[in-house]
Amino acid sequence: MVSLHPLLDNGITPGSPSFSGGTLKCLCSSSPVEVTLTSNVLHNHACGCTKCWKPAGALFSIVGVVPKANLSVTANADKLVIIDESAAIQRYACKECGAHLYGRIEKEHPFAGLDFVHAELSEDKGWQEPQFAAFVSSAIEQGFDPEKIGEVRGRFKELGLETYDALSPPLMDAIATWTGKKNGKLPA
Ligand SMILES: N[C@@H](CCC(=O)N[C@@H](CS)C(=O)NCC(=O)O)C(=O)O
Ligand SMILES: [Zn+2]
Ligand SMILES: [Zn+2]
Repeated sequence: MVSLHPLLDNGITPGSPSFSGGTLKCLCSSSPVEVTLTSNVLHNHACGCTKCWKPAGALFSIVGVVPKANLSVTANADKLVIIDESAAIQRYACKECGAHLYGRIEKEHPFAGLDFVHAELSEDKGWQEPQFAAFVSSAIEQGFDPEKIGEVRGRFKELGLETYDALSPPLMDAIATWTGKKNGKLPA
């Protein structure tokens, strides 16, 4: 069976609707970078793109968002570096272990104001479970055999997750609505 991510491979554990945040830590055994979130993640999903952080051996990232006001770096911020200044999402990674602690959008963008985080970096329990799989075809760009991408889609279906090659339709609709308003085609 094709392996996607440790949080998916053995079945998905549902999150808790009353969960209200926790602490993320990078993988360093000493002086880990720590990020504190004061809310649960939203739109948590699997992402197959080449840019999102994945644990060793995983084909997909698990990534969700929180309003940026709900995120603060609470320890060892000096270890964080932006991995690609030219990307829309500025991903802050630990320069020692490579884990991405959060991604922030500084430019004008439909998702500006939301930070991208990997709840698996937390030992706390209750984080929203993954809701869908995004950028599935992009796994091929990472080197995954294109002949076997059907198995990946099938495995997500088995787990109850829809697969898309961009974001989910509601998120794509939100992006298009933002763009339509910006270009004057929709009422502001
Ligand atoms: N096929 C590309 C897709 C990259 C992509 O568009 N990723 C999405 C999902 S994370 C995105 O919104 N990226 C914005 C960014 O990385 O700044 C890849 O795999 O690198
Ligand atoms: Zn680290
Ligand atoms: Zn991604």
